[in-house]
Amino acid sequence: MAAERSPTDSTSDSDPKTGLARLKAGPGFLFGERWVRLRNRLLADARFHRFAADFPLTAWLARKRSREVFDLAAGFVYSQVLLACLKLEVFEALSGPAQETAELARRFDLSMSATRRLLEAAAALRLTQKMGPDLWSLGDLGAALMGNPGGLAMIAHHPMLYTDLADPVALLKGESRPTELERFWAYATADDRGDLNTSATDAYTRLMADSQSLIADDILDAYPVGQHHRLLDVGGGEGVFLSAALGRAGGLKGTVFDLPSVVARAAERLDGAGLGSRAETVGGDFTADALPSGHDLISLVRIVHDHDDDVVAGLLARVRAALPEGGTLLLAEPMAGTPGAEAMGAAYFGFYLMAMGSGRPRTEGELTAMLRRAGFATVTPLKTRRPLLTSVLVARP
Ligand SMILES: CC(C)=CCC/C(C)=C/CC/C(C)=C/C=C/C(C)=C/C=C/C=C(C)/C=C/C=C(C)/C=C/C=C(C)/C=C/CC(C)(C)O
Ligand SMILES: C[S@@+](CC[C@H](N)C(=O)[O-])C[C@H]1O[C@@H](n2cnc3c(N)ncnc32)[C@H](O)[C@@H]1O
Repeated sequence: MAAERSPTDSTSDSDPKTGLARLKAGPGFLFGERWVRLRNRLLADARFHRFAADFPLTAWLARKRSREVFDLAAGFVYSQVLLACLKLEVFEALSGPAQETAELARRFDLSMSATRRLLEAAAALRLTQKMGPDLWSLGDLGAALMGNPGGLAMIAHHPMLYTDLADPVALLKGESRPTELERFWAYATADDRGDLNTSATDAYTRLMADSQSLIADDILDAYPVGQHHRLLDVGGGEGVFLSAALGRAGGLKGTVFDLPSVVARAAERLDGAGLGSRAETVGGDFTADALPSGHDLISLVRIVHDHDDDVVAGLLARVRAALPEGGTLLLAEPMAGTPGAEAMGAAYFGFYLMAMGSGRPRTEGELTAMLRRAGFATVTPLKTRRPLLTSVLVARP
C-alpha cells in the first residue's frame, strides 16, 4: 500500500498565506464579493423567502431554488431507487409490454406494497411509468438507460462508492483508508504496479471494457484517426478503444500498452476479434518504463485524471519522448469546469477520485498548462458529442 497521502496532495497546495488568495483573485474580486455577500444575506433571510415565493415575478424562481436545494439533500435517495431497479432488473422486466404489479412482485420476490413503493418512486424519477392502477411500463429515462449498457455497468459498481462516502468528512481527512474503490482500482495506490496480478486487475478491466461504449465513438468522431499510421493506446486496458479505432481506419495499426496482467487480456480480445495482425500489446508500468516508440499517434483515454500531478508530469514526458517529430497526443477524459457538467467534474469525479485515493479532475486549462510544460507546443480542444462523458484535447510537440 502506498505511504499515507493527504487527500489534497494532488492540488499542489502550499501553506495558506492570509490575504494572498484575495490578491490572486484580482481587482474584480472586491466588487464581486460585495455583490455575493449582499445576495447571500438576502437568500439566507426567511422573510425574503416568503416575499420571493409570493411575488408573482419571482415565485417560479423561488420554487425552482427550493427544488434544487431539496434535490441536493435527496440525491442519495434517488441513487438508491435507481440501484434497487438495477439489482432487481426492473428495466429488463419492463422492456416489453406493460406489466401488472402482481406479476412484477412475483418476479422481484417482493411484497405487493414494496413493489408498488419502488415502482411509484421510480416513476417519480421517470425510470418507470404508471400506465394505469397497478400497470407499469419503462419511463423515458429508464428506456434511455436500457439503451446504454456502459452506463448501466458504471451504475452497478456504485455501491463501492456509496460505502466509501458513508462518512465524507472522514474521507476528506484521509481517515477511511483503505477504501473499497482503492481496493478495486488496485493501480491507484499500489507500491509496485508492475506486479499486480489478474486477481487485482480483472474486475476493473472488465468494467472499463464494458463502459468504453460510452465514449469510444464520441472520441473517434471528434478526431479522425485515419490520418495516422500507428496508434499507441497508453493504459489501453483490454483493447476496446484500439479495436474501435482500427475499425474506423483499415490502414491503421496499433499497440496497447498497459500493466502486464491487463495486456494479457487485451492480446486475447484482439486476437479473438481477428485483429492480431494489426495490433500488438506491450506490458509495462508507465510510471517507470519508457513507452514503445514508432507510433505517430498516442492516446490517453481516461488515464490522466487517475493520477496526481507528479505522476502525470512523468507520464506526459514519457509520451513526449516516445512521439516522433510531427506526432500527436490525443487526451480524452471528463474534465472539470465543462459547461453544463460542472457538478459531474468537481463534485462527482472530485469525490470519486478522492475515494479511489489518487488523481483529480482537471480543467481544460490545467491540462493545457501541464501539456505545455511537458513540451507540447500546440494544444487544441475538440468538440465532442457529450462533453459531460468525455472531452478531448489534441497536443503536438
Ligand atoms: C422520441 C421522443 C419521445 C422524444 C425525443 C426527445 C429526445 C430528443 C430525447 C433524447 C433521447 C436520447 C438521445 C437519450 C440519450 C440517453 C443517454 C445517452 C443516456 C446516457 C446515460 C449515461 C450514463 C448513465 C452514464 C453514466 C456514467 C457514469 C456514472 C460514469 C462513471 C465513470 C467513472 C466512475 C469512471 C471511472 C474511471 C476512472 C477510475 C475515473 O478512471
Ligand atoms: C481507468 S482505466 C482506463 C482504461 C481504458 N483507457 C479505457 O478508457 O477504457 C486506467 C488504465 O490504466 C492502466 N494503468 C494504470 N496505471 C498504470 C501504469 N502505471 N502503467 C500502465 N498502465 C497503467 C490500468 O491498468 C487501466 O487499464
